[in-house]
This record gives sequence, structure tokens and C-alpha cells, in this order.
Amino acid sequence: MCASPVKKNEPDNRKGQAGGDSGPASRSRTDRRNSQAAKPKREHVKKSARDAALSVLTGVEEAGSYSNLKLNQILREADLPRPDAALATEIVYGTIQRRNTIDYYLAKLVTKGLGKLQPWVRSLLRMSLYQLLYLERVPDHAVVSEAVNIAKRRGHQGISGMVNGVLRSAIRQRAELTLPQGMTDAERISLEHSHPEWLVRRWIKQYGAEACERICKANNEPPHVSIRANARRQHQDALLEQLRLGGFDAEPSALSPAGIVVSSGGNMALTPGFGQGDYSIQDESSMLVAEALQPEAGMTVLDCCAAPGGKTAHIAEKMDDTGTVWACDLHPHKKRLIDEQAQRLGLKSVRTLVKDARELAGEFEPASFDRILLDAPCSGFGVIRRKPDLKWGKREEDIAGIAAVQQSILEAVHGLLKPGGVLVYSTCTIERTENEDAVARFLEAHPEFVFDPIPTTGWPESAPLEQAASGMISIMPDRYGTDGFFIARIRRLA
Ligand SMILES: C[S@@+](CC[C@H](N)C(=O)[O-])C[C@H]1O[C@@H](n2cnc3c(N)ncnc32)[C@H](O)[C@@H]1O
Repeated sequence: MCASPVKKNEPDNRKGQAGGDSGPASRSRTDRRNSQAAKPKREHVKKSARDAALSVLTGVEEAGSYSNLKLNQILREADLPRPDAALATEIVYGTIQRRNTIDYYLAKLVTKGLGKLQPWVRSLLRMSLYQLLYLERVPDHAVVSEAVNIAKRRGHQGISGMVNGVLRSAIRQRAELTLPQGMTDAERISLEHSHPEWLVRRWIKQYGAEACERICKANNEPPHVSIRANARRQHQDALLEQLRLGGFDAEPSALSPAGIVVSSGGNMALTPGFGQGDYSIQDESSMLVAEALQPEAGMTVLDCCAAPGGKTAHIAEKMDDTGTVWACDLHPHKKRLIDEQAQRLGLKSVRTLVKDARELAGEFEPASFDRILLDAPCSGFGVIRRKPDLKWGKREEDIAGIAAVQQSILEAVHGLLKPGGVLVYSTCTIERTENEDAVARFLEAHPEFVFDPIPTTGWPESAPLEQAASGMISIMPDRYGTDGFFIARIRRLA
């Protein structure tokens, strides 16, 4: 089938777009939301970019809202011009990303203490300091005057005076805003790269201080945008050619054989080609999952935790839309996302199901599936670049609970695999408890399962081929500039 050309859209591809995994819109999705939003509220709302950013940040702090959902809602209501929406997005994600460092400096500047401020005032100071310290293109005077105006509109005169004073002091003392000497590695990395100290300590233990610092640094970088051709519509090379002709900067991925990295040229979710299913937007590391599963035409495949359906679609495409891919998810609203995805890509072999994966054994006969994918719910610490609130929202105690759910899903579904069949277990985290340890625990309890080499025919030379040969790949966020990811391929002995 011949695909129609991909047309160039307006810029701002700088920040990554949504990957295949469940969850937040990434920075560049704002373009889409904004351009597609219904427009009637403009005359009522009239927010500036910074007003909008403040509403999101306050909502996140006060009500525990997810930043991406709140951002989408506020941008829809405010109907900002595209550059303003991009600025609001940058401020929201940047402020959340750098929270530790910003709070450290603010603690020196706010005499009564940050904790005593109303949440909106704290958020206003945080986002203003973020702009002063990290956004070089924004002039200082614009940051201060906007913040003071917002404070006047929302609070009393004392607050606007305090905001003015704190920000002017920050500008005056900018050269002295430095981190203290003599900290431990964990304290320093946590403060310098803004990650919770407990998480930094865990990563130092698991990977060493140097690697931990690289990971934290990478987590503050803007994500890549990568896409994968719908193999049933066109070959990757043809899509690459079309993209270049359309004015996009596009290169083959150094990690995934199916991946194309698009570094500039427009929002990939806005092209006609995306709408008509020529390709999917998916992180390069996430694309390796279907490669590891290697489904074949006509097979019966179970995708246990499938929404929003990025990997389900990849599997169905690899099977040339023959056989059946059962795509299960716990949440009815997420099942709809999988259905929409399959429809957009023209995939008929995908069947969706709302179910707790721990109960799937009651749904199908034992040994029903040639392939099973468990892309497990996880702590998500591989995707902090895209979802910075993750690092502040999770507690160390949560990890054991998440690992227990992963283990119970593995236990529940393994009997559904045919003897000789392949099960792929994957997560978008770099937390060993949820990855290597989870698989080791499972294999120990089930000697009828063994590691199986991940087939790498056609993979780029720079891909982790050695790891793949061992049946297990762990991708760190600093290695390829992708999400952090874990993939294990195990086979049920015949
Ligand atoms: C990592 S995401 C899956 C991403 C998906 N494989 C993709 O590529 O688009 C994990 C999914 O598991 C779902 N989930 C969480 N707990 C579950 C459970 N007990 N049973 C089934 N699905 C579950 C979540 O709703 C979420 O959509």
C-alpha cells in the first residue's frame, strides 16, 4: 500500500512526543492539543503562558494532579498561541524537573521558609527561579514583572512585594547561588541534578556513583522523538525518504532496527501521515520489545498489559495482521486507546479485553498462546525525562509493592504459554528489583522456563547485541538518549 507523503508542520520537535507507553503527554504534545482544541473559551479565560504554567504547577502540588493531564486541560481552556503554549510547557516540566535545586536556592532567599508559603506562591517562586536560572532566552525583567503581576492579581500587596524582593535578590546574588562543598556523592548528585536522595542512593548502590550521575543528568535532557513505520503500509527507508523530502531532519535509530529519530521539522502527531496510520510514535528502546518477542504470521499472542497499545500494534504489524493479538488492560478507558490505535493503523488482528492480568488464567485455556508479552506496570524510572513528576511522586517503599504485582502477573500468566513458546517480560524502569531480580525469582521457581537469546538480525551494529545474546537487555537512559528500558526473553521448554 502506498502511503501519502508526510507533510511538514510547524516547528517544535525539540521535546519528545508521547512514546508508546501509557501516560503523560510530553512537551511537544501541547502543539497538538492546542491546535485541535475547541476555541470558545478564549474570551473568558485569557491566561498568559506563565498564568497557565502556574495553574498547572499549583494543581500538581495542591491536588496531586498529573502534570501532563493538568497541562493539557489548562492549555485547552486557555487556548494560547502556539509559542506561549510551548513556553508554558517548558516552564511546567522544567520547574518540576529541577525542583530540588530550585528549592535549595529558594530556601536561602525566602526568609520565612518555603514551607510556610501558600502553594501557589511557592509554585510562582519556583517557576520564576527556574526561568532565571535555566532559560537563557527569557530576559530577567520579563520574569520578574510577570511574576509580580500574577502575584498582584492572585494575592494581596504583601505577597507581590515579597515575590518582587525574592526574585530581585536572586538576580543580584545569582553568582553566589552555588551548591555547598563537602557533600556525599548522594547528596551532591541529588541536589545538582534534582533527584530524590533515596533514589540516588539506590542507583549508586546498583550502578556506582559515576553511572548514577550520568543517568540523573540524562533524565534532565529533552527526550528524542522517534517513530516507527507501519510495516504493512511502507518500508522504513521509504518513510525516511519521505520525511526528508518533507523537511524533517530524520535519521535511522542507532538502537532499534525499526526506529527513525526525528530531530526537527514539526510535531509528528500532527502530520496527515500519522492520522492515516503510516507510522507510530514510540521510543526506540520500547520498539525493541516486539523485536525480542519475534511473533510470526498466524500466531496467537497475548499482550497482558497493553494500553495504550504501542507494542500491541508493533506485534500485529510484525505478524502482517494475521493471527490474533489479545490486548488486555486493567482499565476500560485505556482499552479504548488500544482500539483507537488499532483502528488508526488499520489492524484487524487486535482483540481487546478489560481484565486484571492476574485473572487472565481464568479467561483462556492453559497453553493457548505462542507468545506472551508482559510489559509490566512499573515504577517508570526509565522515563523520567518525559514524566519528571514520577521521581517526586514515588516513595522507596512503593518499589516492593510494584515488584509484587509484577511477580503475581508473571505467576498468573505463565501457564498460558504453549510449551516451546516465548514470553517477553519488559519494563520502562532501571530498577533492578523490578527487572533482573524479578526474572531471576521467576526462573528459580519455574525451571521449565529458561533464558532465550534475543534474535538480532537486522539490528544496528551499535545496538546492545551482546546483551541480547544473553536473553536480557538493560538500556540506561544515558546510553542512547532513549528511555531506560528492560527486556528479558524466556522460553518455556518443549
Ligand atoms: C507499561 S504500561 C503498558 C504500555 C503498553 N504495553 C504499550 O506499549 O503501549 C502498563 C499498563 O499496564 C496496565 N495495568 C496495570 N496493572 C494492571 C493489571 N493488574 N492488569 C492489567 N493491566 C494492568 C496499566 O493500565 C498500563 O496501561
